[in-house]
Amino acid sequence: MRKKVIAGNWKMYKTQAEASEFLLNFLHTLEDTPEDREIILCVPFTDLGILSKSLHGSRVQLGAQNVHWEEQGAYTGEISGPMLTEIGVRYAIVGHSERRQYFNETDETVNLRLIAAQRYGLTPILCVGESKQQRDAGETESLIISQLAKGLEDVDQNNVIIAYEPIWAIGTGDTCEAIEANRVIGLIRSQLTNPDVTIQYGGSVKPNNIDEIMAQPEIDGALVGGASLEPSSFARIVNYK
Ligand SMILES: O=C[C@H](O)COP(=O)(O)O
Repeated sequence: MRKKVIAGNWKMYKTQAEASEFLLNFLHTLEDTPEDREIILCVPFTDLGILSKSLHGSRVQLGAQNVHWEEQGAYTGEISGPMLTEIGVRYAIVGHSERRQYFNETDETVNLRLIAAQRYGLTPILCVGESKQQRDAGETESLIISQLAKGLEDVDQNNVIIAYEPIWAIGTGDTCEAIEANRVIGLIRSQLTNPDVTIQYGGSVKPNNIDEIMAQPEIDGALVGGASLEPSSFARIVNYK
């Protein structure tokens, strides 16, 4: 059975004080959350230490927003797998469109990061998705197939999550129709050797659309940006019906 996974991606938001305040208002909302779902918070590097302590014993797992492919070295601004696992991090987002767009991340570096994440005991969350221009040009399917083929080369599909994030839906309020997200995620699944990989949808997921998204048969979870920053909205998403 495929795991349901709701992950918050805080991007470059929240100081340690703000992160602690979030938890104060969030953790108690999980008392009645069904056991069938996993909850992850992918937070800025500076928040990982304090959250690792505060989340100990809770059902929320910790994720980073990137991971380098080397164990250590002269890579200013990067972080390695062992540095993350040492403090209790279990997941790492890899290949988010903001990394691809602003930091020159390519399918090749994404692939290296995925392999390294697994090597050092992390479960990577691989992000794929098309821009508006690519969608309008009818390139959605070919782009995603190519991102998957290159990104997943030599990657163990028993330890990976995939997030379909159409770039035009990220942070815009312009959610991809649930039925269309389901279709693309079905296409993603058809490209995998392991049909049980958890595949999330991401892009303007909000309290008012999460139920419809999670009702789709191919969609196993959500990668949530803006709506994960506020305890009550993230709680509503995690407690989807
Ligand atoms: O990683 C999360 C996605 O980029 C979605 O962000 P958003 O929910 O703010 O649209």
